[in-house]
Amino acid sequence: MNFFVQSKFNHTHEVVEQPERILIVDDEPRMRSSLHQLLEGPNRDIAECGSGEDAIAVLKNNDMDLVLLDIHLPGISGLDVMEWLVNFNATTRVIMVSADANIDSAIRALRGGAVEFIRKPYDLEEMQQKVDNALLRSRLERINALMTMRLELSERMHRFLVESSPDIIYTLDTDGCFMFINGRAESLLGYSRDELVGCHFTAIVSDEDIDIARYAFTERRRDTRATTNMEVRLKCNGSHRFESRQIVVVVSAMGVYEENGDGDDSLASRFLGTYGVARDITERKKAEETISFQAMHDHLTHLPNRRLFKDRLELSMSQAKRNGRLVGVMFLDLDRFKLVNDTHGHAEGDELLVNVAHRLRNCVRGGDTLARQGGDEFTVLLPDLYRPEDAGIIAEKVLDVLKAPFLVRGQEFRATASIGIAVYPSDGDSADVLLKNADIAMYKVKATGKNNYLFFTPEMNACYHERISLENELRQAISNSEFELYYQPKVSICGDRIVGLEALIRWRHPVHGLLNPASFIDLAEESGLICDITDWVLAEACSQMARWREIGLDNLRISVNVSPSEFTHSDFLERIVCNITKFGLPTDAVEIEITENLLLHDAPGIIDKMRYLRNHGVRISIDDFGTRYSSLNYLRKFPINTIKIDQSFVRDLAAGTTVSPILHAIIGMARGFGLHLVAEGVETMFQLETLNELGCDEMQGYLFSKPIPAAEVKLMLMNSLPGFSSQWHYGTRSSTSGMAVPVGLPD
Ligand SMILES: Nc1nc2c(ncn2[C@@H]2O[C@@H]3COP(=O)(O)O[C@H]4[C@@H](O)[C@H](n5cnc6c(=O)[nH]c(N)nc65)O[C@@H]4COP(=O)(O)O[C@H]3[C@H]2O)c(=O)[nH]1
Repeated sequence: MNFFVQSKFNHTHEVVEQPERILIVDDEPRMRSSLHQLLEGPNRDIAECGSGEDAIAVLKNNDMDLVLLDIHLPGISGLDVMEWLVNFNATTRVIMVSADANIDSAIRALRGGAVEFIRKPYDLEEMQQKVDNALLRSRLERINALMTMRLELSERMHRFLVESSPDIIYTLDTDGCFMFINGRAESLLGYSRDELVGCHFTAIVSDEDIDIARYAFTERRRDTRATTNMEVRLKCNGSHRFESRQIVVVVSAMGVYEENGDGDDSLASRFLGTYGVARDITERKKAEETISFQAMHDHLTHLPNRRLFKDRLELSMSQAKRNGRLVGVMFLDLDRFKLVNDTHGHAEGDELLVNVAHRLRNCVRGGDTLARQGGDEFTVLLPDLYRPEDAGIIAEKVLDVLKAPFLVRGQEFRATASIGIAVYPSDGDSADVLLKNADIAMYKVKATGKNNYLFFTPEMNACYHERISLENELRQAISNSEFELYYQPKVSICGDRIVGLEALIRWRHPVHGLLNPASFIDLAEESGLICDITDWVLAEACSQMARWREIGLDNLRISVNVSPSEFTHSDFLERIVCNITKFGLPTDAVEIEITENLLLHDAPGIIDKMRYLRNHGVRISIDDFGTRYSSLNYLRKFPINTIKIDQSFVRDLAAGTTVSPILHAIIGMARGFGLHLVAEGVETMFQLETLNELGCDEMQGYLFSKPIPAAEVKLMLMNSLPGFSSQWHYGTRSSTSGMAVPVGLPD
């Protein structure tokens, strides 16, 4: 836009007040001065010149309103000057003055563009009158030109504003057809203006929103309520760029009414159409949707989160209340997931969770809600149950669907889950209570072997609270010196002597008495207290060993159980080696026992850590071998010294039964890889003999001794040295202290 022009037209009054500029062109100085005198007046500038050339020179540089031009001039004539003026300065008016009596010159002058022709000698009054008229017309023309320019500019400016608007601007006629729409419609929707003008608005409003739009466009409201705002989706042109897209716009619609001259704008005045603006809010909508999705969903699995789950649960409960139905709430926690996270890292853990979520999703129906509560905890909402047992069927389905291994980054992972179920209304009438009770039932599953499901019962409350207080007490147990170590001998049948001892922790609980590890090790692992416990066990076992060695009991190994999660702690290896050396023990006198779990996931770094221990002389034994997914691969890859045959295989050895092929295989594998073999849980002579025949020499079990306190170990070791076999009468020896339990007799 030309702002110079704009500022000029904004000041029309200046044009009106400008002095009137007159140029007198005559070769007779007398004539010029008499005209000058005659025309002089306020707000008038009068210039003179005596030739056509001078006149053009003046006119080139000055804007004149009127030229009084003599036809006959020396050099170029008055008519030539006028021709020049017509070509180059059309706005300047000319009054031709001539002494020529010939009518032709008057005609030529008027045809050439003069506004008047005055013959010399002129009548003074007539001259003044004609000059005044010419000047008035000139001024009016200038004002008119300026007004026109102003209008044009104003229109151009409005067109510019409308067309460069980021919003769609439109008008509809009384039938709802587009009368005008700006160019933004084309860039947003892909329709040309011509396509839309004349079209009904329903052609571009999405089918779902037509009712909203129709209502807004047919409403007839005035004054402050004249504008209606609505949010609708508009259909884009189906051409390539806009294919099947919709945009969301917020549209203002204002009814336009004929103005009554009397200022009465009552509803009776005629409706002319609708004017409005539509703003594209698609991106904002998307952002809002993303934000609200994020607020209600878990970012990792994209499942509903705790908040959305609770909302839906509350809604389902109120619906169930009305129609007398049941609502099931399932609380699901992955078993030992912490181990995956700890041994492999969070990236693998996260990927496993995503895969688990994916499988769980396939177990639930459309109306059910599967949510992630956080960590490895999921919840399922079953909003419309006929019978509580139906929730059990789904729980079984969940357990079943998790059975197949998960493939995460090329490695196989196993995941099982513990599931607690609470049912509305019997197990609670608020979302919080139902969730809590489902959680309590889940804890009960954890405490009774995992990988299962249970319905909540009120009795479980006690167990749950017990567990919570147990965890608190466990935290105090080390500082209160409530832990003790018991030792169970490992016997070499051929060597006829005790070759090692397994350190087994006990908790002398101030209220519950002596607790076995089964009642607190899992809890210690889950709460992270296991680190401190292992440190204490290692230090205690090593210092005890050192004391025994001082009294000559030095041909022994001590085994300590280590939780697989310990391997994730960077200083764990140093702590082991440090404890052993601190008490002056040879490192090969210590064996650490770890369960197969550690090897299962083949976590990076585990082999290096095991090698580190081996390089320092520490022995490594795989506990409960054969119970999981024992594979030849582990034995080949991991630097293991010993495998311990799990008790379950030993228990199966009974007179009249055949030896399990798995047991054969385990013993064969150990032999093949040159590994040391220990059988645990040996209780009968039959088991001893069979294992011995199969080639297993080292054994541990109640047949020889139950785990016993250190003081009793000392006695037992003293008694068994030398000539161990002569004193060991399996199955007949009576027990004074829990040692060498006779077969078939009570402990
Ligand atoms: N029925 C039967 N059982 C026998 C027989 N011989 C030994 N046992 C029992 O079998 C378990 C053998 O230990 P484990 O497999 O390492 O299994 C251990 C081990 O995994 C864990 N544990 C024990 N002490 C510690 C510890 O200091 N740290 C860690 N992380 N875990 C420990 O707790 C588990 C259970 O320990 P305990 O209750 O002491 O139970 C011991 C032992 O008392 C037998 O002939 N018959």
